Amino acid sequence: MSGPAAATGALPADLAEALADVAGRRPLLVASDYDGVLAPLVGDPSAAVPVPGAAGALARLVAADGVTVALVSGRGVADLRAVSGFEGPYRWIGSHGAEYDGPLTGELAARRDALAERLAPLVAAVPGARLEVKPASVAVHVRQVTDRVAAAGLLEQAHAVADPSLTLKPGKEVLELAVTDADKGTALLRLRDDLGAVATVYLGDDRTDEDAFRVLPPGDLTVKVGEGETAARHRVPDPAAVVLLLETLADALD
Ligand SMILES: O=P(O)(O)OC[C@H]1O[C@H](O[C@H]2O[C@H](CO)[C@@H](O)[C@H](O)[C@H]2O)[C@H](O)[C@@H](O)[C@@H]1O
Repeated sequence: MSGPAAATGALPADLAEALADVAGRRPLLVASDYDGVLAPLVGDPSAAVPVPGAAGALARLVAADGVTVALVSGRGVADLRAVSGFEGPYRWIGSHGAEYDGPLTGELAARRDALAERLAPLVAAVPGARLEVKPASVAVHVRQVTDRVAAAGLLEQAHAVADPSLTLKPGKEVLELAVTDADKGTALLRLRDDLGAVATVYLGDDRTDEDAFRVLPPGDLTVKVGEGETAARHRVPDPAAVVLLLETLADALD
């Protein structure tokens, strides 16, 4: 083990074995969610920086022959690039898969802006709540609302605003109203297919990652980060363990 997370502990034996197995398969797709996986969850989304060692581990993986590394996020791609600071030949998939091979069209932005206008006064009425306007959705954040009854009430109100043309994406202390029906599972299958990958490693922590865990074939390696029910086949506790996992995989690829 040569990476910075070498001393943080051990991975479960079945996960270590699965990593050793997948490392021998090419082309290999290694894909990861961002918030809660490569970066700890914090109150202000613009302050969610990567955990120490994450950038280095991704850089090692992407340098390996026959390996593609994808960052797959609910964030818009521009935001994800800025907040992560990651630089390298990565595939960037944002807005839960709606941004697959470039920015979205202006027509979607007009629908999103109308939605943001409706939600803004509801959010402004709840101290600590935050409205995040993204390329294909508007997110109502309640992580910093201390009055939990008010937080639940706001999420209910936001839910009620949604008409059937929108896709609701509940997440950790957030409800997103999306103007596309994109999801991470569909985007990952598309990328897997485009690359002709014979195996995928996917790491995620939230409800929107379950779309990916559910659709990836049984030979793929899926990892839930943190607690909660999941369709993933493996689990690690936190972003520090994610770095250990990525370094272990990079060692096996060497
Ligand atoms: O798909 P992801 O990369 O995991 O992005 C999911 C959402 O992440 C962000 O919100 C979450 O992280 C925030 C910062 O730690 C936290 O304050 C918030 O409570 C979490 O829900 C981001 O702001 C959203 O746009 C992403 O969809």
